[in-house]
Amino acid sequence: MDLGAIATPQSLWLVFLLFLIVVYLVTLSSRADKLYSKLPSPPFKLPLIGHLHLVGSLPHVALRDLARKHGPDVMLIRLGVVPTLVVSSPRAAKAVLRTYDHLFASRPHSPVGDILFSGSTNIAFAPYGDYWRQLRKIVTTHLLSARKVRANRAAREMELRLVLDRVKAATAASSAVDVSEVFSYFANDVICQAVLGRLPREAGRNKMFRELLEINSKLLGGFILTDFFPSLARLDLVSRKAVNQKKTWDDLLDDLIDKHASKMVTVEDEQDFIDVLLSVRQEYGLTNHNIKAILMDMFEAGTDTTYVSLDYAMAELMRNPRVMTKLQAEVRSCVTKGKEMVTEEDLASMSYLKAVMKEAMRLHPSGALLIPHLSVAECDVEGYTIPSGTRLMVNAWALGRDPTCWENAEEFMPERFMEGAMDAACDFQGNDFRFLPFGSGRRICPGITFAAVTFEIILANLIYHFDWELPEGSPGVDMTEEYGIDVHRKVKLLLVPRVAHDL
Ligand code: HEM
Repeated sequence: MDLGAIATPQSLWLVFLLFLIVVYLVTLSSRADKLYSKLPSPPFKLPLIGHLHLVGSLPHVALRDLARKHGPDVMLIRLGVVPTLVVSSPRAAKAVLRTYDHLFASRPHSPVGDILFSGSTNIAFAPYGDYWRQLRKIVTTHLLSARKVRANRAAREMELRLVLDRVKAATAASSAVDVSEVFSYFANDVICQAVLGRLPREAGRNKMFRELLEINSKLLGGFILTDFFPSLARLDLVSRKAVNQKKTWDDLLDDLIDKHASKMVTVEDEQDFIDVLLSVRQEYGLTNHNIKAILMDMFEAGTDTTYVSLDYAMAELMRNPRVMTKLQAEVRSCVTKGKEMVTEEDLASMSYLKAVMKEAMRLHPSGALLIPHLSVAECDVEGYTIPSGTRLMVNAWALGRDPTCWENAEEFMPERFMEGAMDAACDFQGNDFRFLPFGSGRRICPGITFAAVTFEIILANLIYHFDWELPEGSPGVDMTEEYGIDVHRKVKLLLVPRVAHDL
């Protein structure tokens, strides 16, 4: 081969340019490493796995304990090859989610998320930028707006009647009800109604979505190895399972989109999410892949989070009979005697119910570490320079239980959120950095209104119609936690309902 022919001035320039890029990248990474080395960090970092071995089966608890010792505000841990900033104090949370929200609003790359959500084209995993902004706009203005949530009311009431019938049947037989399952099915069925309105139960779809979500949770839940060792993604069994799972989602959603497209509903308040997305697809330039990714997000982000919050609330009510009695008294006094069920108008006057919801989410935020964020530029947090490209975890669970921020932090005391109390002004909107069950800033959950009404309406009705007891011989409510796609109670909540007679 004639090398002289290859070594043209252009190719020499190209080699020189490549050399400069390599030098630039090496300098950049060594600068980042220098900055990381200045951050407080736990000892016992191992080659390759970093601090992964310290994270254990309940990462939110382990990270809180590590932070107390090694970095109460900010701490750097290495998860495999990924440097991760852990934020555990309200001040540091404010810095990353408000002061530098624009710099921390991206998401780290998730190989499994890429497969399931067509290259992370869903809202929750999309990197910060124009595409994500468009999706957020679609979701907040067309799918999850207060008006759209109100328009879904009849569907929620229909699902609620089915739940009440099921529980009433159990009272007749004096048998225990799996309340965890009741909440889980209700959360799923309410989303099904919102997404596919006129077709939810046809062909057992509710059940199919439930099963698909269960598999999704296994694929996306916990600390996923390929997130921390991206080079394993090609060899990884989970990724291969994700490919099959994606095909099942695609078949189901493609069929639903086709069915909707062949018979479009144009009356705004009657449109389900698929109708809405089809009606705005041209305006926003959405492909079928984009539509499917958004729909999957609604299921993924809206189902288990709601169910887990309800399950914890009911578990806490059973452990705290004083609170249960007080809540029951409020709910029963706000509803006209003899009414078939608590309706959404009744909820407005139930301030203790709202306080119970907040208190349940303070102690048990289902997204204990939020969804990981990613920084897109260098910035200073708590006196440390954080390099661009740093993964961020905010320990919302630790913030909610910080004894320096909350009176009797470990106690279930909804009164703290009632008018006149110290924390009465606390809301879900991410303005109080001790209390972030829905996150804060640009990436705050867009489903708060949807979640709150779903939570309140079923809890109010279950408390209104029934008195609840633990099954005979039960040792009490087991609060053992499990970490997955969210933090949930490990053991199903079995309770015996009795019809309340004084209504
Ligand atoms: C009690 C129920 C819920 C809780 C506790 C909850 C909590 C959260 C949290 C902690 C985040 C991440 C915030 C961050 O990254 O900083 C999030 C994001 C999100 N949630 Fe929720 N959520 C709930 C219900 C819902 C519902 C019902 C929907 C929709 C139907 C929904 C849709 C989303 C979406 C799309 C995102 C991603 C936002 C983005 O990345 O821009 N959530 N949620």
